[in-house]
Amino acid sequence: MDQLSFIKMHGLGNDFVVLDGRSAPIPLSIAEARTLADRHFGIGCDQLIVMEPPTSEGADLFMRIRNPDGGEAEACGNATRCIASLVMNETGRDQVVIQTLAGHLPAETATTGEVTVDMGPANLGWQEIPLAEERDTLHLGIGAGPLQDPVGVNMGNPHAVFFVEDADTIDLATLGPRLEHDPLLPQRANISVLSVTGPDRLRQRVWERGAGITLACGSGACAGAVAAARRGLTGRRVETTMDGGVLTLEWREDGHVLMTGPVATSFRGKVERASLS
Ligand SMILES: N[C@H](CCC[C@H](N)C(=O)O)C(=O)O
Repeated sequence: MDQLSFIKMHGLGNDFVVLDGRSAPIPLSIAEARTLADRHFGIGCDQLIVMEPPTSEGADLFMRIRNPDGGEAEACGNATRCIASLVMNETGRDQVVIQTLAGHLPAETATTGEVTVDMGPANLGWQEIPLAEERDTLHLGIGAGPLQDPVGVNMGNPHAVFFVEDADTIDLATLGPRLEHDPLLPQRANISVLSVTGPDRLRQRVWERGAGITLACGSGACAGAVAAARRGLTGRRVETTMDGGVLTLEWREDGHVLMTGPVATSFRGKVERASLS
């Protein structure tokens, strides 16, 4: 019987089922991918990650990212840390390069033992977010209830960042999906609510595109750090507390965003391929 080996990993509770398709491709239908990610009928995860051979020089592997709704994502910060850590453990190197649709993302072991990833440049043009029409990306002008007038940032994937007094009081389960599907956002977006809790300290919760509320969102934390700095609310280096823990972000002068945080492997297993369809 055809079995699929998998590794369950997470970054601050943002969890992943990781498949290794580097030596032999793992063709998965959208339905199979959705079943694997389903927390009732499958293994369950926020994103399904498939490791594939790199498609360009200089990368250790290509990381394919699928949300539980079956949609493919261009970036996943927490998974990039997890996969970088996996490759570092395999190779004994403390620097690797993970390729995603967002580009080549260098990663290295931080002094804290955590992993630092260069998530690439924050893209700030209205067509890069992307938006359905020209807008000032610092003030998108959309909203629902207490969430109004976000900042748009693209980290390879689209983000709309809303600033509020207290992120913990927001009904994100209701407002998140409404805003994810706002007509201004043709590729939808990850929806963040952010509060400034101290000098260069942020509290952030995220309704993820195609996934819902997660315990942490790495690319969302990058987008939040850029949005806060652009609005003059913080400097370019912040600590962001998400439900699952703390990420450190730095929006470098060259436009790239560095994200540092922990990685964990939960368990390894096998699943009967036939049971997925
Ligand atoms: N839901 C996201 C992908 C996963 C992002 C998140 N898990 C992260 O750590 O960046 C999207 O569709 O763009």
